Amino acid sequence: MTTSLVRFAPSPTGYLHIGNARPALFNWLFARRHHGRFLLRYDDTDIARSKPEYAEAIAEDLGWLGIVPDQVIWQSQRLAIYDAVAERLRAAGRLYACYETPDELDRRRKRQLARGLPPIYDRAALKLTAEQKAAFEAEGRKPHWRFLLEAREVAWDDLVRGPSHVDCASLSDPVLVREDGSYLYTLPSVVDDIETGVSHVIRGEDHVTNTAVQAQIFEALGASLPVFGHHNLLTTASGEGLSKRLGHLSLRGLRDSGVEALAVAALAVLVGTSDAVRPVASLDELAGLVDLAHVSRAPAKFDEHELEALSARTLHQMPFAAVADRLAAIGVAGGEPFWLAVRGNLTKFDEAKLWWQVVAGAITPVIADPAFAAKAAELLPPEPFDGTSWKSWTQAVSAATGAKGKGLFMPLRQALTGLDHGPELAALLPLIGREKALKRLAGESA
Ligand SMILES: Nc1ncnc2c1ncn2[C@@H]1O[C@H](COP(=O)(O)OP(=O)(O)OP(=O)(O)O)[C@@H](O)[C@H]1O
Repeated sequence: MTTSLVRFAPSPTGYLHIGNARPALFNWLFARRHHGRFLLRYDDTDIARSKPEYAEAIAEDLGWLGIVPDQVIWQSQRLAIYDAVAERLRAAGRLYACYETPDELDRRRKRQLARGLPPIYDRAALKLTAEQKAAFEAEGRKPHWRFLLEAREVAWDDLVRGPSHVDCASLSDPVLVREDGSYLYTLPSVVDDIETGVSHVIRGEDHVTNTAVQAQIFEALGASLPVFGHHNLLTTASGEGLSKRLGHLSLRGLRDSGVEALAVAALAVLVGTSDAVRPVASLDELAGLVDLAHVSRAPAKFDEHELEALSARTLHQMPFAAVADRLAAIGVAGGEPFWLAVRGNLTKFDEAKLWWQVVAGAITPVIADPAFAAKAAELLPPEPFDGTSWKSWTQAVSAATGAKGKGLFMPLRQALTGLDHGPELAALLPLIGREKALKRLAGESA
C-alpha cells in the first residue's frame, strides 16, 4: 500500500497568518485521516527575504496548532539539485535565456495592452543569435531563464474544485531562474515534490495558474502528476487579502490574545465550507469532519469575534485531560472537579486562575445582611461535601429565613465568592470547603 505524502511549503518571510493555517491544517488533517505523512518544506530560495527566525517561528506556530511534521526540508540546502534539473531542461530546449530588462518588458507590455493584445511574453529571446547573446553578455547583462510552455490546455481533477483546466496558450513563459542565478518558487517546488514523493498538493487557489505551469514541468521531467487541491482564500472581516510579509492576523498574535489553538484550527478549516463552524475536542475529531469537497469557491471572511466565541465554546467542552498540564503551568491545582466547575464560565483559559483564587485563595466577602449570613453559617452541613450539599443547605436556609430565588442565592454567592456571578455554587462549595465557607460567611477575608 502506498501511503500519501502531503506538504506545507511556506516561505519564511514573515509570521504565519490565519490564511496560512488553512493549507497547513488541510494538509495535516488529510495526512491524519489517510494515515499519511506530512512534510514541512521551507521555500527559502528568496535569500533576501527569508529569515531563519521566521522559519523558527513557523515551526513554533505550527506546533501551537498541534502540527508536528514528519519531515522538514529547506530548499536553500538543495540548490545543487535544482541546478542539475535546470541543466536538464536547458539541454531539452525547455529553459531558455532571456536578456530583457524589467523596463524593456514593461514597455513591451504597455504596447501590447495599447493595441488590445494580451500582455504575454513574446518569446523574442528565442530568436536571439549566438552573437546577440554574446553582445549582451559583453555589456555585462546576465540572462534570466524562462520555461518554454506548450500552448495547450492543462486539465486535472481538483480535490476541491473538481474538473479544472488552464489554457497555457494564454500564459507567459514563466521565469524559473533570476539574473543572479536564484530560483523562483516554481521549479524547486516541482523538483522537491518529485524527489520527496509528494502524492497530494493541497494549497490555496492563488496557485491555480502555477499548477498548470508546474504540471508541464512535471511532465518535462518525466514525472507523473500528484493530485492537486486548491482551496479558497481567507480574507480579513472587511474583505482584505492577507500577507505574511505585511504581518496580517498572525497566529502568534492570536495566540497572545489568549484564544484556544483548537478554536483557531477549527475556524481556519471550517469557515468557507458547507460545514458548520463548531467547537471540537481534538485535531483528530477535526480530521474526521473536514472534507475538501465541501470547501466553497468564494473567498471566506475571517472574523475575530467569531473566533473568540468559538474559543469560549471550545473551552466549555474541553476535557480535563486536555488542559491538566496547562492548569499546572499556571499554578491551578484543583484537578478535574475544579475544571468541570469553572470551564463553562471561561472566555479565555487564563481566567481559570481567577476562579482558582476564588476557590483556594483569599477573597473579600460581600455581606449585605449579617444576620442572614450568620443563619446560613449555622445551617451549613458538616463535611464531606458532595454535589448535593448545596441543595440541602440552601433548602434549609430558605426554610429558616424565608428567602427564595435570587434573594436566597445572591447573598450566598456574594458571601462565598465576593462576586455577583460565576460558576455553579453547587460545584464550587465542595471546592471552597467548610472552613473557608464559614469564615467568608462571617465576613472574614479567607
Ligand atoms: N489568505 C489566504 N488564505 C488561505 N490560504 C492562503 C492565504 N494566503 C496564502 N495562503 C496559502 O498559504 C500557503 C503558503 O503560502 P505563502 O508562503 O506564499 O504565504 P503568503 O501569506 O501568501 O506569504 P507572502 O505574503 O510572504 O507571499 C500557500 O498554500 C498559500 O496558498
